[in-house]
Amino acid sequence: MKLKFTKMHGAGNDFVVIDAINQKIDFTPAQWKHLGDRRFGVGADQMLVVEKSTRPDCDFRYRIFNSDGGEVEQCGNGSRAFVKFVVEKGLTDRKSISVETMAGVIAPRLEDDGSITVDMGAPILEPEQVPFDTENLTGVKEGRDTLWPLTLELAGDKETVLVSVVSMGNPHAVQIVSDVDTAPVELTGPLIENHPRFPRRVNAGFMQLVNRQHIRLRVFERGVGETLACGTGTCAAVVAGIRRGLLDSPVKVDARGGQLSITWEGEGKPVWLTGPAVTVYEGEIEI
Ligand SMILES: N[C@H](CCC[C@H](N)C(=O)O)C(=O)O
Repeated sequence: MKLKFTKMHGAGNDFVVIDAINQKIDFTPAQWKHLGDRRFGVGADQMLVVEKSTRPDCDFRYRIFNSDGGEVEQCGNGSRAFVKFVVEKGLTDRKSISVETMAGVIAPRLEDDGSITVDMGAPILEPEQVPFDTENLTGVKEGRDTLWPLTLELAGDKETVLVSVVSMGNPHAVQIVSDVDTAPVELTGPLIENHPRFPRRVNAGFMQLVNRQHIRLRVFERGVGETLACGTGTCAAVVAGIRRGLLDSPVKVDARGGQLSITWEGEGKPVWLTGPAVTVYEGEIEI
C-alpha cells in the first residue's frame, strides 16, 4: 500500500505520524520496524497512529510503536505532536482533546503561542506496578522515594547504580549523575534497559541537578536507544527528584534536543508536560 505520513518531532524526539482514520493500517512488528529504520525506511524514534476512540469520553485513540517494532503504552513528546497533527489536519475543531492510550487517558492542549501542555496523568509509584521486581532487594529510603540498587555486569566487573523507579504508563529507571555529558549512557543504558528486574524492560534516565527547579536529562529509551528528548522520561525524572526532596515544581528540563517544563503537585496528582511540537514534512512510502 502507499502510506501517507507526516514527519514530526518534539524537542528532537522524532516521529512518523499516521492518520489511521482515513487510511487502513494493519502492520506487523517487522513493518513498524521498517518504517522506523533510518536507512531502509522513513526513520524515527517512534511511529504514532491516530485513530477514532471507541470511548465516549475520548476524541481519539493513540497507538505508539518504538523503532524496534514493539507497541508501547505511552509517549509524552508524541502526545504534543499528536494534538498538533489532528488540529492541522482538521480532524478536530478543538485545541484541547482527550486521547485514549494503552496507559489511560491523556489530555493535550495546543496553546495560542504554539506550545503544547499535556495532562500526562498521575505517576505510578508502586514498584510492582512499574513493573519492577523487588524480591530479595533492599531499597534505600530518601525523602518519599526509595532508591533501588541495580547490579550491572560491565566487561567482567560488577557496578551498582541506585535508581528511582516510576511509571508514566511506561516504565522508567532514573539515576542522578554529576554531569550528563560524561555519563556512561551508551554503556550502561542498554544494561539497565534489559535488566532482569524489569520484566517489560525499562527506559533509563540520567539526571543532572542544576538547581532545585532546573535539571539536565539524557534518556536511553526502551526499544530505541538514546533519544534527543523523552517526554515520559522527563516526567519520571522530575517526579523522582521531587520525591527525593531535591526538586521543587515547576522544573525546567534541558534535553539534548530542546527544553521541556514539568509541573507536579504530588502523589495522586497529574504530571503536566509542556513543550514544542514541529511538523517537518509530509511524505508517502510504499509498504
Ligand atoms: N521508548 C518509550 C516510548 C516513547 C517514550 C518517549 N519518546 C516519550 O516522549 O515519552 C518506551 O518504550 O516506553
